[in-house]
Amino acid sequence: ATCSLQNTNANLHPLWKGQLDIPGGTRQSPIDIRVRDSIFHPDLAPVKTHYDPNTCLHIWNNGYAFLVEFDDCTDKSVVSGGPLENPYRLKQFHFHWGVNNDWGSEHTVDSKVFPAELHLVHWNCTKYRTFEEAIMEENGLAVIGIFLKVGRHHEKLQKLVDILPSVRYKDSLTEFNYFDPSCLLPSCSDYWTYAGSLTTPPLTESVSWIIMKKPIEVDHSQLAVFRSLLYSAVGEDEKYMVDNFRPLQPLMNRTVHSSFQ
Ligand SMILES: COc1ccc(/C(C)=C/C(=O)O)cc1
Ligand SMILES: [Zn+2]
Repeated sequence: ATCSLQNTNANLHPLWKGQLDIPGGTRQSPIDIRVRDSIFHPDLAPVKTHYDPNTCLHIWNNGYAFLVEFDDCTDKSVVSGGPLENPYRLKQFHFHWGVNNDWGSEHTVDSKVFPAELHLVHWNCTKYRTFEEAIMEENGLAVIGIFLKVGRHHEKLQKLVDILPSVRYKDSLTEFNYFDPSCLLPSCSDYWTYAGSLTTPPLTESVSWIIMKKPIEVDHSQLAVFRSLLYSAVGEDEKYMVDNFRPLQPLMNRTVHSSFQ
């Protein structure tokens, strides 16, 4: 019952109107991170990313967000360390954002919401053969979440912002290469980590979440370009791609661990 109470957000994106509660879901995402309830784990190693900019393939609008996808046939772009028992390959990254700067992130920190959130999605290439298989399995995915706040212009993000008009419509795709997403990581390595799920269907409980404590800064005009994208395809009634975040889910029987005191 609490789960459905959490989801009475009338203007939910139709994508998951039907699948708000996963029957028996016990580790759903996103959550509110209550800092004082998180437990410091001194043996949590730093998260190590190694991304090869040549693995960047293209960017496309899947009708929910824009995805920057990577060649995941080798271990050239991986995340390891932190809570992860082995390396996970980078598959794609995407963002969630609001219609204005007052909201947009999926996770919150002591109920503080950010204007946007970046997700770097990786899959466990040691245990599973493909990304599609991994998303259905426990420990299948590792997603690094990074909060965005409005501030200084983000130089490196601009290359991505400049290409967004070419993926304005659902199902549009454009080549996008030589991009290293480590330029989107905050300089501080502190993070929280917890066991959760995808935040869009199939909402499977396969994600080791790594949420960076510090946000990165982007400027207002860069976020405004995100909001110029459309959920709709060419020829359909234009619906602006905004508020593409899932409502908060109950923590239930979970603990959030922190890499810092
Ligand atoms: C193959 O279908 C997929 C559906 C969703 C996703 C992700 C990565 C969802 C999310 O970011 O919450 C991946 C594959
Ligand atoms: Zn996401």
